[in-house]
Amino acid sequence: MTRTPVNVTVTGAAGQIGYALLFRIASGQLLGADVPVKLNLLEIPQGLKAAEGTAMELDDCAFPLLQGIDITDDPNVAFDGANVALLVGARPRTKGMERGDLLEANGGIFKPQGKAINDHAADDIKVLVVGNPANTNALIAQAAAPDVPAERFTAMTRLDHNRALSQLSKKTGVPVSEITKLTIWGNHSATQYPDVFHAEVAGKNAAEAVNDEQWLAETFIPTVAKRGAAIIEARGASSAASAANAAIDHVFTWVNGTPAGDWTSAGVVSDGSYGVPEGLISSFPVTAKDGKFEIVQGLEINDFSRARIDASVKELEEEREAVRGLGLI
Ligand SMILES: NC(=O)c1ccc[n+]([C@@H]2O[C@H](COP(=O)([O-])OP(=O)(O)OC[C@H]3O[C@@H](n4cnc5c(N)ncnc54)[C@H](O)[C@@H]3O)[C@@H](O)[C@H]2O)c1
Ligand SMILES: O=C(O)C[C@H](O)C(=O)O
Repeated sequence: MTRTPVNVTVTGAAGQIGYALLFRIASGQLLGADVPVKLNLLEIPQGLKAAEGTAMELDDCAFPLLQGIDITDDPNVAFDGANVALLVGARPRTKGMERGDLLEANGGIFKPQGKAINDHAADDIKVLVVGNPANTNALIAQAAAPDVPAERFTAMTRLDHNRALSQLSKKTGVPVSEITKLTIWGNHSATQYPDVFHAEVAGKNAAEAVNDEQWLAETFIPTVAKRGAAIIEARGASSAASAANAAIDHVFTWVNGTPAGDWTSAGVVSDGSYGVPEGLISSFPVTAKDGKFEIVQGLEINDFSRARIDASVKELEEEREAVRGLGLI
């Protein structure tokens, strides 16, 4: 193999998403079956030993594409030469913590990581933020990296997109492979808006195929938006394999493109499209081509959708104000 390996940095490598993610990256599912990778794992000091254990297991898989693993607790080392960065490690909300406390604690993680990306990553760096609150953490990291084009910072709403595909498939009896053009708008939170009005189910408009606005408003939207909480309730831990799967999907699509006639959802920097204030990292319908996401333009937004998009975007604006007030952006 002569191709130079792609440097992939994963933060929170010893966590549960990290464990579900690293083996898939090393096996070629993140970038392609012919793309060698080198893994750089970032953990806090208490997580280093477990990350070393995972690295031992990665060695034991003898993945032909895996060309090395480095483990560190120093962001400047972890992001040195990074081409792809998956920011998974975050401070979870603990008992008694207010939202402001959570944003501040995560600011302490994502601001220095953004700066380290700015100072050390490769020119073609692509960043996916998974750690919650993902959209605003991505904004904090992006603001700390003024030399990196803003559109290289993205937040993960692909899990929400995949959840919506699955729910719509169950309702219509049509396989997910025949559902296209679904959209998640807004924040990766309970305010997100999964939109089926432009989606197609076996070539037919999805809203017309479902023909049940009550189901959309009272079952579909809350099921998708609150799925993360439902998984925590059922599993006693937040989603891990499905989150890792979505991270793989997000980066694979970003690098390799969306299929003709379809789009996906990703948290990307707003250019003001659809009335979403410029600079917010909000979920949109996006296509990917030549390693770039582009917001799908010209969709008609009905009143049902408008109210829901606005509510989620308002929450993102409030989060932006909060982190601005804390001096994090
Ligand atoms: N966007 C999404 O769709 C989505 C879905 C599921 C989970 N999440 C979020 O992903 C995050 C990770 O989830 P998890 O289940 O793997 O959590 P986890 O607690 O199992 O693992 C997190 C890991 O991050 C590490 N870490 C903490 N601070 C760090 C830092 N500054 N640098 C490097 N590593 C650090 C911890 O030591 C831990 O090993 C959480 O914030 C979770 O809410 C997002
Ligand atoms: O970790 C969480 O709070 C839930 C997670 O973001 C999810 O959507 O599964």
